[in-house]
Amino acid sequence: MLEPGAAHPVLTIDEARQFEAALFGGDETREWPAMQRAGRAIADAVLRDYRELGAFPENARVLVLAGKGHNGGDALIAARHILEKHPRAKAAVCFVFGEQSLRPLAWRAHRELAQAAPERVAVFDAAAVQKDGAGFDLCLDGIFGFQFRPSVDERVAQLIDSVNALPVCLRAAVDMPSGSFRADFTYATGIVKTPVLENPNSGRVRYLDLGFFSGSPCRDTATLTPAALAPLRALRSSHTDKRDYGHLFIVGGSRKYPGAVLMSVQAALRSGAGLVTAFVPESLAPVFAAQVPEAIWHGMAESPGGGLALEDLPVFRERVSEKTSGTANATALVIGPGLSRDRESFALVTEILRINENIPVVLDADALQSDIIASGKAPRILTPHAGEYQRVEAAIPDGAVVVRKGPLTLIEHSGRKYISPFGGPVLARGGSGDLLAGMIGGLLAQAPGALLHAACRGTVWHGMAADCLARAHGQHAVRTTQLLDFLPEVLRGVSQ
Ligand SMILES: NC(=O)C1=CN([C@@H]2O[C@H](COP(=O)(O)OP(=O)(O)OC[C@H]3O[C@@H](n4cnc5c(N)ncnc54)[C@H](OP(=O)(O)O)[C@@H]3O)[C@@H](O)[C@H]2O)[C@@H](O)CC1
Ligand SMILES: Nc1ncnc2c1ncn2[C@@H]1O[C@H](COP(=O)(O)OP(=O)(O)O)[C@@H](O)[C@H]1O
Repeated sequence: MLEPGAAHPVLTIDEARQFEAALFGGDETREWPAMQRAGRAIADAVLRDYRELGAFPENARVLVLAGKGHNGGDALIAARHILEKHPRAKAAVCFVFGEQSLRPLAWRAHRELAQAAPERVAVFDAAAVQKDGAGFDLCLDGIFGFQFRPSVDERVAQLIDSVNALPVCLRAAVDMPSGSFRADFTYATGIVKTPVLENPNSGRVRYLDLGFFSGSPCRDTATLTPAALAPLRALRSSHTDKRDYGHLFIVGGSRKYPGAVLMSVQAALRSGAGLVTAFVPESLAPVFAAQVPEAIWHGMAESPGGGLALEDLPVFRERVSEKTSGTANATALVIGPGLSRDRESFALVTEILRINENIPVVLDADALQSDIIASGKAPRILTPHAGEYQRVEAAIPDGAVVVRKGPLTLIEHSGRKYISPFGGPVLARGGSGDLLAGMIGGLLAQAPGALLHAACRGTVWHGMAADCLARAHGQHAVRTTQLLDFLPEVLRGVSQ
């Protein structure tokens, strides 16, 4: 189990309804402050996420699609905060079911928006949205919330389709995308509900914590929060040295894929691990040592195919339990980045796993083969992308922690599921997974008994750093390893 606050429950629609009924009891005087918090949180998150595109335009045009109820109210409050922060921005509000349909709190939110910026708020009907639709920088979809019951009225469906066709820079759905609305981001206010995670129109799901779950026990499915990183933010004890922060061994690399293992090592060094030793083909070791001198590089005999040869198994065995040379023995292993599909390398890592009884291991990339992941008894974390997961699914041993990587990464352990709502398509480039394996390995080396913690913390840290990278430099013109420069900022809470 993770520490309290590190993960908040994901609820079904019925559970969420019951939860909100218990929290507010249908009392508008209690609902209004929660709506205010939701609207402000959406505004802050949208403006933060907009940074992936660049600065929010001074003369921004915001389209608000408002339904009748709380979802519309949240969107209207968010629009007010955006207009307050950007004094030249304008809002076009489309009351999808007509202004008269607004429920009292949505009406109140509309009135406050109109009063806050009377010259900058206009009411658009569906025809006006279609006619004047080009040039919206932001669209807030507040048509349906999770009280939605199918089906969608034909006129509303048409409006949504026409908005989907508009060249809007960022489309944000409040709580869940309405009908076929195609969101870039969906902002789950207070509660993440299961259907949002399954909806292909949700885009990137952002959980906005409104304080509903502080202290609640975790459910079988939970969403990870930045609090998962809390232990990494604490001061280290003064009476420590490098041996107190673990020694990670990384085994990988080949002539075919030299870069992957180098990236894993760089990430491990940034994870706080005291020592990192890398076992790589001997032709690569001197070059890597010149580039990354902080790691200990160990050149291993090479197979004819340019992978790691079996012959140096005794050398590895000796090093893994060595205590005499001044360096501590290994506290965790990462095996796989850039290993390639060399048969001798597969034999080597299978043997390494057989002789290793206790040291926890992260298996990544080419080491994710059915025979390999089932070898030996040491505790293990597997980090497959969707293709690798398909390859090894049937062979995953009981008790393994599985980091199922993808646009939404899911960490599975003992029947529980933890979702990471961080990161985005800036990670869709070669090497992102190699960095993640190095980070998880480095965290595991520091706390070898805490596999689930290492997997969850590594994934959250990696995803949050990716978000910072995309906000600072955009999604396109960056290199994978630039993510590493944002790891300190995530822990230190600067400019997130
Ligand atoms: N700079 C370097 O040195 C780099 C080196 N690298 C190294 O490359 C090696 C090969 O790793 P790999 O993940 O590219 O492919 P692989 O084992 O063939 O996957 C199995 C099957 O899964 C699929 N598939 C692939 N990706 C998928 C995805 N994200 N999500 C879903 N599916 C996906 C794909 O099937 P397809 O879709 O092509 O039919 C494929 O057949 C490994 O050693 C790694 O460390 C990389 O880290 C990059 C940087
Ligand atoms: N569109 C995306 N949104 C969020 N995360 C992504 C996206 N694409 C890739 N990632 C993340 O990037 C990493 C890619 O891992 P992987 O495919 O193993 O890369 P590689 O083998 O090139 O190192 C994973 O952590 C995955 O979750």
